[in-house]
Amino acid sequence: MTASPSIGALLVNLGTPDAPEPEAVRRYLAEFLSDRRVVEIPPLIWQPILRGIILRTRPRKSAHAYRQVWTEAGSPLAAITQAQAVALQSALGSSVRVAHAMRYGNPAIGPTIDRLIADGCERILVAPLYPQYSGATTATVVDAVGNHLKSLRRQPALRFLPPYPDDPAYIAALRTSAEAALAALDFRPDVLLASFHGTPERTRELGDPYYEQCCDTARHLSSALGRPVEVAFQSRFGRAKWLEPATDAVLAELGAAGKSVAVFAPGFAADCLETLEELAIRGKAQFAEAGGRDFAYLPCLNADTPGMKLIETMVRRELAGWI
Ligand SMILES: C=CC1=C(C)c2cc3[nH]c(cc4nc(cc5[nH]c(cc1n2)c(C)c5CCC(=O)O)C(CCC(=O)O)=C4C)c(C)c3C=C
Ligand SMILES: [Fe+2]
Ligand SMILES: [Fe+2]
Repeated sequence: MTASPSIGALLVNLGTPDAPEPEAVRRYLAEFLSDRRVVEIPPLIWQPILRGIILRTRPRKSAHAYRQVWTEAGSPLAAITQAQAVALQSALGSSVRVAHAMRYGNPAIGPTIDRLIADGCERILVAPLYPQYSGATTATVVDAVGNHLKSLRRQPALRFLPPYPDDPAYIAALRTSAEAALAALDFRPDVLLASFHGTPERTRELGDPYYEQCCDTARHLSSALGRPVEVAFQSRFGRAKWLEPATDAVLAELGAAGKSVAVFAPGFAADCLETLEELAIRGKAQFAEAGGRDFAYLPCLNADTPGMKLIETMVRRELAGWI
């Protein structure tokens, strides 16, 4: 019998509904949009808007969008994150127990940490799979882990994977993946468009480094690819001003100008609703409606070879001294 490993590695992504149905989407959005790091409006003002308007209208619309990308293995984000954990486990072997969790929805962070501890893990590396730091993503993972550890009498030792916007291993993975996808196209795109998830402009003004880190990633990738990479921000939510330029507006402009485009989403470790529906389906339609012809969506790193090499490299680096 082999002893259980005392080291755990926990991959974390944002989360997704359990089913592409309004009720499941409602549960997921209620948890996600009640996080004060995600919506920074005082709860006394925000909760009535969330409960009275958003959770009555958005779940049906979002469920429709989720249905267009749902797979036999479930939500793409859930299926890909699980595949990343399985691939990492086989790369690291039995010295590390690998698990995955979602910040919102299932599998939740707390019970997954409990399971790692029950399996003998006394040291856990938590890896939020967000290349660029934002309070709305990276920090909420740390909050959730900390909140769960508050309930434990005997806590494991913890490490966190830092954000990796300009990590040479990340840039190399993006380059390899983009070059392979571009080589398979039957046209040479005039424009490479890196679309990052947006955040309210105010979070940048308050000191969130997300915007600068997105631009930094694009700059490094541009020099690795030897050609310009344009930056845009997608998924605007609510009425406040968000980071600009907006991806949908840029795609419409490019379509109207007769440019061909390859759009990709380097800020997402896994394809999800925001990439597969918002970019590959809706973005393509917006581009075509504006008069554009040649459009390609290039997939995220996912559990493919360059993406897994990146995750393994970063996880091994952070585990140094533990394994
Ligand atoms: C205030 C609203 C939102 C902020 C701020 C925000 C930041 C943010 N989100 C991601 C990554 C993902 N977001 C996803 C879905 C999603 N995001 C919001 C809102 C905000 N995101 C909503 C309402 C939704 C749900 C879908 C919808 O109803 O439109 C996802 C995909 C989830 C999936 O199930 O596939 C990801 C991933 C980042 C990286 C980020 C800030 C940097
Ligand atoms: Fe989001
Ligand atoms: Fe979206």
